[in-house]
Amino acid sequence: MWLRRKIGHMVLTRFALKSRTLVEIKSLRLENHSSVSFHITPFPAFKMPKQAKVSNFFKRELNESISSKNGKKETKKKRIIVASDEESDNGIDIKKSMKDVADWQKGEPIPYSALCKTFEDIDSTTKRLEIQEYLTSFFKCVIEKSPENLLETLYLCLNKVCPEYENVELGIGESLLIKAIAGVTGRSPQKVKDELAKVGDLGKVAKDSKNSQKSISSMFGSVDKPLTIPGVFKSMKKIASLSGHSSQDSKVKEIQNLLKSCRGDEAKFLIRSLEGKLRIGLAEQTVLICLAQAFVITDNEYQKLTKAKKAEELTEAPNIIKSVYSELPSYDKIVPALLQSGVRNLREHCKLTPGIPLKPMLAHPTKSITEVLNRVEGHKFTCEFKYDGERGQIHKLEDGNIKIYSRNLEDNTFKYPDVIERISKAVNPNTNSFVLDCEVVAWDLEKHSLLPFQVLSTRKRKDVIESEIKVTVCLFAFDLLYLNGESLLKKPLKERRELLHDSFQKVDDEFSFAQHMNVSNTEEIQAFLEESVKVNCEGLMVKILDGAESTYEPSKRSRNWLKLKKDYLSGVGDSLDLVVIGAFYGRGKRTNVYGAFLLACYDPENDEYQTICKIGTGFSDSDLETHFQYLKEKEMSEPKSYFNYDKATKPDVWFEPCQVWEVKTADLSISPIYKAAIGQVDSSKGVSLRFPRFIRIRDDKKPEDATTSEGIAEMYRKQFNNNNDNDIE
Ligand SMILES: Nc1ncnc2c1ncn2[C@@H]1O[C@H](COP(=O)(O)OP(=O)(O)OP(=O)(O)O)[C@@H](O)[C@H]1O
Ligand SMILES: [Mg+2]
Ligand SMILES: [Mg+2]
Repeated sequence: MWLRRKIGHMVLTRFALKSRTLVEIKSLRLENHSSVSFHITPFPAFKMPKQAKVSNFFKRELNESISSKNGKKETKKKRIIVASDEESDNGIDIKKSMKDVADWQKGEPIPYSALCKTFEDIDSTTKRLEIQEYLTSFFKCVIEKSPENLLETLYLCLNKVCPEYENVELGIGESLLIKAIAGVTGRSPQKVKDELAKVGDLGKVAKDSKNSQKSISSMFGSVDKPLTIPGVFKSMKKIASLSGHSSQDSKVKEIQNLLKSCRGDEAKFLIRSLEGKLRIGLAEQTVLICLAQAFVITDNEYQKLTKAKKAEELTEAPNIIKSVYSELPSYDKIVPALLQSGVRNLREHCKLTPGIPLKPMLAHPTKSITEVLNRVEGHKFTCEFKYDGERGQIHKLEDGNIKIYSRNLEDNTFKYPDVIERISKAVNPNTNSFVLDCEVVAWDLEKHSLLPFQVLSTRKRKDVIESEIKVTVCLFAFDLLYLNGESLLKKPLKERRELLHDSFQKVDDEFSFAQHMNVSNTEEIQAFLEESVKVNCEGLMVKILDGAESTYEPSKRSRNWLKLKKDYLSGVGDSLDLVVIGAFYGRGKRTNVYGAFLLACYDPENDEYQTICKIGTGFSDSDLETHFQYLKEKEMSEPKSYFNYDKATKPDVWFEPCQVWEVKTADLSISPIYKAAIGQVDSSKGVSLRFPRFIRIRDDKKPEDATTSEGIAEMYRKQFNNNNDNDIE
């Protein structure tokens, strides 16, 4: 009887126990890297031993069977032997069969091929648990053998080269990559482009062209050194740091050096990384879970724990890392701390630190005052004006330096030299270090009044010189997160607000506190809302004021902060932030520009952009000109493989996902041709927008911060329960 089994004695053990007979392996055949076929005969005289013994028996048998085979025996044997090292009772299923990827000596730089094999394994499955098993296993090997490479490994898994606030972008344009691939493989750029049109994935194109060309280079005996994780990471960092037009050639050269040394699948993943997307279905949250679990299972104490305790540790560890990361989003800080003292003590070593921006707390949209009142019932709450500007997180470091960061954690210090210069006037004498949450709003110095967001958006973005500033701004502070060496995140809003008012003072035309009122009924809220609108605000923020639900929750879209916009009655409660992925050529008046665009939302689950509507309304002539100038550089010959669209909506040109637009809509409807939130409100149809209208570019959001498909599904459903609080989540 031939049976096909995945390698790994847990599976074999289960098999043996289930059949209640022990079997003898007569001969064995390896199918591929994760399966083995074996010929078995029953072993009836054998009394069923305890589970552990069964597993040992199989391990021994497997090893013996394999070592007695000749030919390709060596690598295969290694696979099994490594596999059988594992304890069966780990609480987590370690991918033993893939541990042969850990084919490097302790302390050596990790070969890039090991990471690529792991990516390949991850790519081969869509099951989240299996993905986690592969990556956790790999991290475990890294921690045990080459911990000094862990940070680089992590960054490569996340497709990042440094924390966001260092303002370094990795994404490299398609044309540059095509040029690099063409140069290395001896093909013309046009040929590479044609291949891309056929295959749809530049990574695959690079790999295929590399492999067909490999034979030529081996004939001439060129032996490039194999790539290592630290080597690849260093080059990527270098490529990302080169800027300006003249840097293009150096970038191409650097990419070519890497490409030359690529073997097997390496070129595929390398190119995808450089494009800015790995496309293996690996979300950042999953990477964090795997990292946490790898640390748990490599801890010496872990093996001594009971099964229940192991499960508890495995669940708790990712939560610790996630919560620490939302306060201190820097792997540069977190990884060394993890290596030094493990997950359990991480909170003591990694805390909110001025100079490292934390992910801001986000608000939940609401559609009516009734909905708001239902939510806050039984709580003390407060209403604040919702200013329409740009979020600013201002840090004063222990050394006196002042920095300002965007909603996206980007360093905006050079965009706001005026703010940096003037903030000291608003700081009271006893206030030293702090982290302040506020809105930066365009300000009319003559009328002493707020200006709409559109004015702020005309302000220069980089290297602003104070004397040349045309758009003045005023700050409206609404929260204090850190004061004089102490984090305030866990304190209730009421206390944080008192500290905010004690530590800062109003400066006319420069610094103010968000206007607030502790109102309690519909009429009062309505009146305050109208007041906010009169002074050019967007509406209100309603926040729980006291108690456990009023702490500051970094990075969360919390229900303890509700946004109530002035136009909630007319539409769906909130605008959407969508990614422009394609355009249609204009006609008539719009002949020389794009006349309409294809928009998409982002689905983090599947890591894809799902089309949601075609939009042609809300653009001024100058908007259309601006979009054309910016987007024509981003044109691509083919859609990305991670665009989910229907042929019926195919635009004339495709764009790399690069810009987010705020859009308003009359309502959302089910559509047979658009793909937003597909499977969430209808099994085969998506959601589309009716009468979408362009509002503005959202420079402070990256494509992956766009409205999610889950957000779309929620908005869709909410339309049907207007004014009652049957929130879905
Ligand atoms: N009093 C306030 N309290 C908190 N946030 C405020 C306040 N006034 C203005 N804001 C701004 O409102 C934003 C939240 O509402 P908005 O609809 O603008 O969100 P957004 O930037 O589109 O992001 P998202 O879609 O993630 O909610 C905050 O990020 C902040 O910039
Ligand atoms: Mg806003
Ligand atoms: Mg918004």
